[in-house]
Order: sequence, then structure tokens, then C-alpha cells
Amino acid sequence: MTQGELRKALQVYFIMGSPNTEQPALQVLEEAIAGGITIFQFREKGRHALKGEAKRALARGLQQLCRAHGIPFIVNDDIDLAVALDADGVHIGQEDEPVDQVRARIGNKLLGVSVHTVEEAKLAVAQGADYLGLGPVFPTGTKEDAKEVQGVSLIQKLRELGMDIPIVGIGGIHAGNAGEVVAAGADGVSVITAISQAGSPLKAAQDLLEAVNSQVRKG
Ligand SMILES: Nc1nc(C(F)(F)F)ncc1COP(=O)(O)OP(=O)(O)O
Ligand SMILES: [Mg+2]
Repeated sequence: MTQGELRKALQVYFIMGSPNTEQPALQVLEEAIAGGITIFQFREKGRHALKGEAKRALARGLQQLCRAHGIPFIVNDDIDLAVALDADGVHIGQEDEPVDQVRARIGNKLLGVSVHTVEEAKLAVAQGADYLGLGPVFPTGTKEDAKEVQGVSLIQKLRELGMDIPIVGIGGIHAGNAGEVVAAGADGVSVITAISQAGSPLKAAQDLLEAVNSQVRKG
């Protein structure tokens, strides 16, 4: 995937695991894909997260849906699972396996890294990250150990410094505030609740895609 294709793929980045919805995850993803999400991350985390074979079976099912619709399938944290499934990429944070070690394990698959400071961003880029997840942009209830809410300041700062790596904002984002994130310089937005807890995941995805497309990325 070229960097330009990756920027487009980051426009509406849906993240979900079974704990994030009362509906069957496969059904929610099917609707989200129909609504226009551009990339999906399997993030099975939290008290009620599936483990072992149940987790692998769900991952395979979600991956098959993504493959059927040409949507990149990314695995959060679990590099072993990503390699076993031949996923399209992985996402790691500052507390996960080091970026350079993960890069060595996954070859040229997509590698996303969460960063919260300029220094973390520079290091991640130097170690081979393909895109950065910046946040939490707004308050979030989804991630129990989320860092301090930072608004769009870090997105703007990285663009002011001339860093052109693909960026996705995350944390408390929905169709009503997604435009602001892209206008600040992000290539797209990442959501969990805005789609997984929506009455209509299809419409939620459509509204997010429209909000993102209505903005031209600055910086
Ligand atoms: N999972 C994520 N995906 C993104 C993405 F860029 F893809 F939107 N950005 C940030 C995170 C958060 O990653 P991390 O800090 O490791 O926490 P957790 O493993 O609990 O998700
Ligand atoms: Mg992580």
C-alpha cells in the first residue's frame, strides 16, 4: 500500500472487540463496512475479552469480512495473533512490544503506533511506524488507562514541525467533532463507541465518512 493509499485508508478507522458491543461483533462490522469504514482494527481487550481459541475464531471471522470487502484488517497488541492470521498489520502502544522488534517480526505489514508526545512520535517514525494514533483527542470512556485528553494540539504540533507521517486521531470522536480532527491535520479518525454502540452502525459510519470528507486536511 502506498503512503497515499494509507492516508485514504485511515479516513474512518473502526476499532472493535466483543466487549464493545451488545450485538454480535460480526453483524456490527458488516454494517460498519456497508456504511463506508475504510480500515478495521480487532482490539479484544478489557474484563470480558475473549481469550485463546474463542478470540482466534472471532478474529478469523472478522478478518474474512474485511477481506471480502477489501478493508485492511489490523490486530491490536497481539503480534502472535497477527502473524498467525497473516493480518494486514498491527497496532501497538508505548507499553507494548518495542516498535523495532515488532517491525522485524511483521516485515512490511502495516505498523501503527500510539504516541502522546513529539518525542514519542519522532522515535516511532525513526523505528519504522507507517502511521501514528494520536489521542485521546476528546474524553473517552472506552480505554480505562487512557492518557490525558490533548485535543488536537499534538496533531497540529507534528504538522507544524513538518512531520508528514499518516496520522489518525482517537478518543471520544464522533460525526459531530470528526471534522475538527481532520481540519487540524489528521488524515482520518478512529472510533470505537461511535459505531459499536450506535443504533445503526451503518449510518454512524456513513456520517463519519461524510464528516471527514467535508474537511480538507491542513498542514
Ligand atoms: N489501539 C489504538 N489504535 C489507534 C489507531 F491509531 F489505530 F487508531 N490509536 C491508539 C490506540 C491505543 O493503543 P494503545 O495505547 O496500545 O492502547 P490499547 O492497546 O489499549 O488500545
Ligand atoms: Mg496497545
